[in-house]
Amino acid sequence: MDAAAIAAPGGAPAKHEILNVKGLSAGYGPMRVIHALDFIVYSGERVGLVGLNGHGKSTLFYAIAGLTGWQRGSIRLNGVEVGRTRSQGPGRFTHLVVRQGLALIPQGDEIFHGLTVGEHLDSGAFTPRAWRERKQRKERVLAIFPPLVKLMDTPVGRLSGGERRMVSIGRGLMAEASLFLVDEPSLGLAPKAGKSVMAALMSVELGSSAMVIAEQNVALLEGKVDRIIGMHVGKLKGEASAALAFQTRREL
Ligand SMILES: Nc1ncnc2c1ncn2[C@@H]1O[C@H](COP(=O)(O)OP(=O)(O)OP(=O)(O)O)[C@@H](O)[C@H]1O
Repeated sequence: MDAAAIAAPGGAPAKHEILNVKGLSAGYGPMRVIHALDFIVYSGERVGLVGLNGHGKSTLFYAIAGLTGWQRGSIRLNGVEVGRTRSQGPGRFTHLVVRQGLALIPQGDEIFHGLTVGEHLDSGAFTPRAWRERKQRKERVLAIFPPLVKLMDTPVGRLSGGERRMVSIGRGLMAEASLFLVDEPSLGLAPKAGKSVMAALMSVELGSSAMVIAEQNVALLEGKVDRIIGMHVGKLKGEASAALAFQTRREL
């Protein structure tokens, strides 16, 4: 692995770049959504990505996963180039990005109503190693989402919205990944369920992996993640705060 490492003080393990995005532009058809964007995420970090509806948070995640209509610029995942210029083929290289360590937990709940909670979690352990370790991985997911313990044999169609969200996030966490991109985990949930899903994400032990959480509501992230980046009209605006969210609203 040739990912750049940063010496940590006091003998703590050095943190290294999990993701290094340089000059990334991406969009759909003639539309450019992401504009020459740079973004670095280090191992062990939980990063919040805030911005209003339609400013390109999901598109950034899709571009990293190779799922946008076109893209150009560099995306290095664990030191390996997974980006470059691509057009007319969303998804054609996504399996390579996933093999390199990406887990994308998309907006909404991509679930099959007839499958049980346990079957969904198993489906997230799709690499041979994750499959071998699926029992321990499931235990870790159930420690993060305890309400799922007694629902393992229940078809997800019978679950509440909050429980379904736990299943879709839990399935993503079953993957053998070093970068977890979580897109608006609280979207569509009642405030209490949204907060508890967010608290669960904060309790995930990242080890040397990293997590980026896209969210419209900066209050759900402030003081809980390692840093917050603002996204505005397809560009990142540096460290963000409630003040930035307010300013972004006024600019619209
Ligand atoms: N598959 C697509 N095809 C064409 N345009 C798209 C597609 N997905 C998103 N867009 C457009 O790209 C722009 C950015 O949308 P995106 O979903 O990335 O924003 P977001 O910040 O994640 O907001 P949201 O909360 O709605 O997900 C919007 O103008 C949107 O309409």
